[in-house]
Amino acid sequence: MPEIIAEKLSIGYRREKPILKNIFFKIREGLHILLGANGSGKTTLLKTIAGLINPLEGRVLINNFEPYKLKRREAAKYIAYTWQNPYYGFVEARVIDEIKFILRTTGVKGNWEIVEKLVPKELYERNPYTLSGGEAKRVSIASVLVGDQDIWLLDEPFNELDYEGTLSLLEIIRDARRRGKLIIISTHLVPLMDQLEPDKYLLITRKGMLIVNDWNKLSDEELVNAGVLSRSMICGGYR
Ligand SMILES: Nc1ncnc2c1ncn2[C@@H]1O[C@H](COP(=O)(O)OP(=O)(O)OP(=O)(O)O)[C@@H](O)[C@H]1O
Repeated sequence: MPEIIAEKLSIGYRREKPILKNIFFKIREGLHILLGANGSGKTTLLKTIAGLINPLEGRVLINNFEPYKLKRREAAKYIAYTWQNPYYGFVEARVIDEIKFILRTTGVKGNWEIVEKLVPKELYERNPYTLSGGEAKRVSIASVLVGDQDIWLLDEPFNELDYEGTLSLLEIIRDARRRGKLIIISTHLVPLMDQLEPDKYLLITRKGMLIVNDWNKLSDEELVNAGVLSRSMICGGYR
């Protein structure tokens, strides 16, 4: 069963100025929604869990290993991190090679159903850098999740996706959850996430990290403190 433990974890880019300090949490398989204001540290936390950056203090344990201590290609077998800005992750000159990159470097067989749901075949020969924002997002997500890792860290995955792309990704996430993955989605789209009935919400607040089971139990004030649009803003006067 996939598991992420954060112990006395401090994250950031400068030791003297941590973005989040001394946080603890333990999460297992299921769907987790990461919320927080712009610049609160959502991407930094996901990158630390993915092993792309080292903690300033404390540690992250993923099924008893510390991800940033592994070689990239080893970590990529277990942990998927999809980029908020899709163009940052591209390394190949053709979309199809971009999608196959992770399979080549990790040696895993790959889950092509995910690719087929997200990427139209007519994009396969295109240069990833020439894609539109939404097309690039689809390719970027597919080129990571094709590895079908146990842990999925999705950084603002719905931004730029159209109606059909959003439905496809929701279906991929629902299916992954049924298959026992541990998923964390960083987003500002709380009402959309609510439809997926997440197991937990992880909120980065001014005081640190708050973990709750039910979004509806949070007050408008708590939501606003976590940088989330209040219900009244979303629903035009609701509550
Ligand atoms: N490479 C870096 N070097 C120094 N500071 C950085 C770096 N990357 C991000 N930061 C800063 O760290 C803080 C947290 O950034 P992060 O991207 O984790 O926020 P976020 O919660 O994902 O924000 P958003 O909702 O805007 O995407 C911000 O103040 C940001 O400017």
